[in-house]
Amino acid sequence: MTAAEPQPVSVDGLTKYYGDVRGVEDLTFTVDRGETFGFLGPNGAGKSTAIRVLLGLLKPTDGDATLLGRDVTDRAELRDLKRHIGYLPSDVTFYDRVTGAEILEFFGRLRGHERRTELLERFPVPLDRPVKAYSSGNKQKLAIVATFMHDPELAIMDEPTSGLDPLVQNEFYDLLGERTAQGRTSFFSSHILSEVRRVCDRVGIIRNGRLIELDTVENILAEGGTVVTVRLAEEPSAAALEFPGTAHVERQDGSYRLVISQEFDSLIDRLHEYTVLDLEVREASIEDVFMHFYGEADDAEGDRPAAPDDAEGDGPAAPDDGS
Ligand SMILES: Nc1ncnc2c1ncn2[C@@H]1O[C@H](COP(=O)(O)OP(=O)(O)OP(=O)(O)O)[C@@H](O)[C@H]1O
Repeated sequence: MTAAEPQPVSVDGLTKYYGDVRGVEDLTFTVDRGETFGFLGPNGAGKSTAIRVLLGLLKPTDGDATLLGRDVTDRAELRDLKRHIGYLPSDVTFYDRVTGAEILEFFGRLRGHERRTELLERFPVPLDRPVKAYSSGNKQKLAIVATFMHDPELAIMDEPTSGLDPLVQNEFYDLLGERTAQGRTSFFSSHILSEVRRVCDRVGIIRNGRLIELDTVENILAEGGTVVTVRLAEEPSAAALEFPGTAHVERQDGSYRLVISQEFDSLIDRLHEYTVLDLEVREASIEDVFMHFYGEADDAEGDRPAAPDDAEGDGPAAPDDGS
């Protein structure tokens, strides 16, 4: 990227409340050109809210957001922007009576369709049938073709693989990989940890509407440490197994689970005091990291006291092209 080129995604202090319910609060991050960025969080964390604000479907309560340098709250800039981006919503809805071919023709006229034939080979759908007769997987595939057939510089996707079978999911991950190789940017929300690990360069983890971690997948996993699960003939307290280099020890169903930095000598010294019945040592998985961030019960803090309702309708969720 040259210095003059704007960041594909730039979000600064972005906040959205639905009346007094917090959607997202004070989100600040950027996504670089050619990155595949995963927006990770459980149900209700604020992923869809952030994406809808980015697409201009919801008005932010506070803060700024630009896509490809255009202000998403400016109607004229948004209209121009939508020719350069692809949007794949989580709840794909099309007008039921039209056929798949008609839908692609409609979006193709507005934004271009140079990858249409190739994408239809990879994500085949019964083009001549009304969308009403489509299975949910076929609707999702049609939406993928509509989202990517103009080869957008930036794709924004809300849980794009929901409803896809594993083979189609793999094809979709390949598509994202090719986009990265071509310098195209992809931003998507997910709560599927394996896909985030597989395809993302960087991840933002959101909880209760706030960004609580922003790093490369590699660093996040490295910080997760080494997980040791051990079963002992004796039943010492969890605290008795602690040593310098232990981040966490807990007792689980007769075993002990330790998260340690790579202090293997200290581990062996400590275990030497007991009879070891079973032992497993492995690197932290993305599931461990996720549990670390979400393991404790969510607090109820955060929703602000009653305020004027600034929520508005989202409009149709179909791949929206801002005409
Ligand atoms: N239209 C709305 N009116 C009021 N509150 C809303 C509205 N949409 C979302 N919320 C609230 O905002 C918060 C964030 O919801 P959001 O749908 O953005 O989360 P999410 O991470 O996308 O969840 P999911 O994975 O279930 O789609 C939740 O507390 C939710 O109840």
